Amino acid sequence: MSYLPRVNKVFPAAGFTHEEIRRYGRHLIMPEVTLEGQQKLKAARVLAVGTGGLGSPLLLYLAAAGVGRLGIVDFDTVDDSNLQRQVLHKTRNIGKPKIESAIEAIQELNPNVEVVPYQTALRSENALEILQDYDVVVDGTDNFPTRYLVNDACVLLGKPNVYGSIFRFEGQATVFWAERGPCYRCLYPEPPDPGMVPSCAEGGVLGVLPGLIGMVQAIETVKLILGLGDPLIGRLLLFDALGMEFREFRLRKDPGCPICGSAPSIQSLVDYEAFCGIGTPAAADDVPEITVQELKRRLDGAVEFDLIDVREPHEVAIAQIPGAKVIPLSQFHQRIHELDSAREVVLFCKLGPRSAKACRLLFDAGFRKVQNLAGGIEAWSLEIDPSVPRY
Ligand SMILES: Nc1ncnc2c1ncn2[C@@H]1O[C@H](COP(=O)(O)OP(=O)(O)OP(=O)(O)O)[C@@H](O)[C@H]1O
Ligand SMILES: [Zn+2]
Repeated sequence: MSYLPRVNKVFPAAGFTHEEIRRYGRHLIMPEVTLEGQQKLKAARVLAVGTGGLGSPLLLYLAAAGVGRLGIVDFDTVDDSNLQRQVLHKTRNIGKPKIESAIEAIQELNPNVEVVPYQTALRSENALEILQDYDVVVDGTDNFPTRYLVNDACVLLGKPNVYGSIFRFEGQATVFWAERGPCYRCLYPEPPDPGMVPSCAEGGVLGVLPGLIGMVQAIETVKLILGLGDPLIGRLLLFDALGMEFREFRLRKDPGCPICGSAPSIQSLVDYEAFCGIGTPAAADDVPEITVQELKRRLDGAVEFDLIDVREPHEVAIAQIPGAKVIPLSQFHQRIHELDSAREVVLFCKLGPRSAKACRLLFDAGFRKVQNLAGGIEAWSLEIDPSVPRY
């Protein structure tokens, strides 16, 4: 038996070419798999949302294992900073859509797999239509609106959602499946405040880490298809790479969960950006911003102001904007007295969220003429001075 009702209906045991029998031989000889299990894999339809750090190992291993149909959703293009961990994508594909690059890698590895590409962002408008054709959905994305969207769509359609997330040296994985256990909203009823959780682009991530978490997701997916072992339903696996420790938390289904509880208040997909407070006036207007073009004009002009770089010294060593004074965010409280509240202050970091925090600290300390550089030193490099390295 598989854990997936549709896969159980498949009637098996033949239909493999000699090439496939040789390819999957190490599966076929395992009594827990056999020809019948391999047929279940071939009949299975798995959707990977995101072809980045988690999606890369996931898709490579699911393709190698012989999952018959892989749906892949991503809107992005391959960036050179992706290659440190997104092993699906190759140097020659920098600048190309990730979907194209993913198809190429999957087909090269296993031409027996049918790849269904969706070169789009998964949104409330298309999620149900895309997800409904799949037996298992795997969330390999990196943002809260998409995580809630994937969760809600899976709950509404009764599908398992194989979840993973990573940051710096730590990762998490579980299987959300409302019919058999908790969902993402049972664990995290409310999204965090925008800007309070740093992204991997700001905080970094050990390149090997998504390899491990994406592979946990791949193993859970294969177990669900084959109906083997104990799925991670109701269990959150936490991995700490530095301590090389795995821990596990029991997760309970929340009877009051707004989507999978006994009296659900959510019965269709909502506006997830608004739910997560992204793009709302409150988040955008929080601190006044200056564009990199305006900053350039100011630096070339006569009016004096203070330009403050709040990045840490190891980042300043990589790239600088000339004329900036460095006060790392980690020392900001103690060193605020080095700044003059009578002068105009422009702050920047790598992308903007940390300098926005520093702006708020200055406002709290009574400063009034404070601005945050939109897009940080990354935007400066892209739009003003390409000789400044991006990292
Ligand atoms: N709503 C969405 N629909 C489709 N793909 C998505 C959605 N949200 C995120 N993704 C994709 O999920 C992947 C997440 O992967 P990951 O965090 O490893 O990469 P990244 O976003 O390229 O990294 P970084 O933010 O550090 O540049 C990305 O390829 C991203 O484009
Ligand atoms: Zn729930």
